Amino acid sequence: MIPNVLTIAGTDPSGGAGVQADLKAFSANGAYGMSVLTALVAQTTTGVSEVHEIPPEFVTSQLVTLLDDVRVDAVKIGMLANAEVIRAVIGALDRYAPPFVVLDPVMVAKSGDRLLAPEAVSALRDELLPRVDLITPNLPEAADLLGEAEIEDPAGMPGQADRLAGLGAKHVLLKGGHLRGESSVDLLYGDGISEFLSSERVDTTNDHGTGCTLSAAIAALRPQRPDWISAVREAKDYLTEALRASARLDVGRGHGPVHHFHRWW
Ligand SMILES: Nc1ncnc2c1ncn2[C@@H]1O[C@H](COP(=O)(O)OP(=O)(O)OP(=O)(O)O)[C@@H](O)[C@H]1O
Ligand SMILES: Cc1ncc(CO)c(N)n1
Repeated sequence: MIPNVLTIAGTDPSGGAGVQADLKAFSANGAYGMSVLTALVAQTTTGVSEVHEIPPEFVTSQLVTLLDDVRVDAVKIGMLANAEVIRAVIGALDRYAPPFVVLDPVMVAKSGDRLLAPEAVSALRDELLPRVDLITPNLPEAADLLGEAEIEDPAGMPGQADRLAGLGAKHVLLKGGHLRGESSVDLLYGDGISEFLSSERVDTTNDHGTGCTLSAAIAALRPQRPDWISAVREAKDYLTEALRASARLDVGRGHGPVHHFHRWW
């Protein structure tokens, strides 16, 4: 059976990040994709020009309307914009208890624009994080959640992942994409697992939406795989191939998107 996978996130008209990237990654990884919008974002490969936040009551309305009808096998949560939207999402998670929940704690776009109000970080950390199965922070997000300095060496990753797990997420995928070096190293941690996942660093500036793509591919694959480690490994391989395939795209003048190729077509 094809899994039904939901993204709760903001938009990107250029199709590289947010809901648009998530839906492409769901399809490419064998899932049926659905979306609930938290914010309309005027953005492209060069940055964000405006954010229109969806009223929290309407986020709830979208979630209840959908979840009263459709069985959801996994959820990916991306941009949440503010604390009221975070609480609307928590309300739906508590009511419908989807089997797998992946949280990409989106805070700042690659362009440096904020996608989560600074005062909402504590709601995300204290109220939402304990309810998710996997959190996928990059290094700046991990530092922000822990109130620590950003680490600059992979040797510091297990300690930070352990402290993030201490905040309540069952698993942590700490992404080292912001570190320089020959390879791009992430750490999957929690529930008895501590495994570095390394992939060849692709020499490209088409890295808009890499975090969205990875977390969405994990959510799509998890219901189809026996455990987190297999889903995460395969999603990372998919992302590396999508980064390579981005060489075939000509989209925008800034950080271009990755290309969501379909493996089975
Ligand atoms: N040039 C690259 N080559 C290979 N893998 C990469 C490259 N850049 C990032 N990655 C991988 O992409 C994933 C996302 O990492 P990153 O830390 O850049 O996320 P992010 O900052 O949340 O992304 P974004 O904000 O653009 O969505 C990680 O698995 C990371 O290792
Ligand atoms: C809507 C949205 N979510 C996440 C990101 C992170 O890159 C982005 N740029 N836009």
